[in-house]
Amino acid sequence: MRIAVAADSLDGVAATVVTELRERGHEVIAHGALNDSERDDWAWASAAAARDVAEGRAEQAVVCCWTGTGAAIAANKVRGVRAALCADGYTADGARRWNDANVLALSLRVVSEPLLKEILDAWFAGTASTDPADVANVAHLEA
Ligand SMILES: O=C(CO)[C@H](O)[C@H](O)COP(=O)(O)O
Repeated sequence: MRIAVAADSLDGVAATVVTELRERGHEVIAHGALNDSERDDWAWASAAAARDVAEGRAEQAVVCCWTGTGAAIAANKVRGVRAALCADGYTADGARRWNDANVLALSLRVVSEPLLKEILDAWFAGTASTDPADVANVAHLEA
């Protein structure tokens, strides 16, 4: 899968997210602090990754900032993006299963390497629900 990855710094697991995704066979499009030729503020970097998803250059994205909150908010400003801030595997599984989330937001402060692996395992194992109540999710709010 092609996955856009954004971070506003190289703190914590920022670089490990890229390594881990590549080791899992994904192609990474790097943004923000992970790309020397780009701005590294969280709103800009996260929105760039989210636009990759919305415009079809990537299937999913992982967006990171110190708390993960700003990255999630910025990504969710992009139409068609459903970004979920996940701090454990259970939340990541639910985000895919019940929310059909297409952007994973992470806190560089909270997420350790073992936790990152747990979150990614759950994120990629999770398939979106086919229950109509779940499928409808937030689409009607975008009108
Ligand atoms: O968590 C964040 C936003 O939600 C940022 O990473 C945090 O605010 C630091 O940003 P800056 O380096 O621009 O002050």
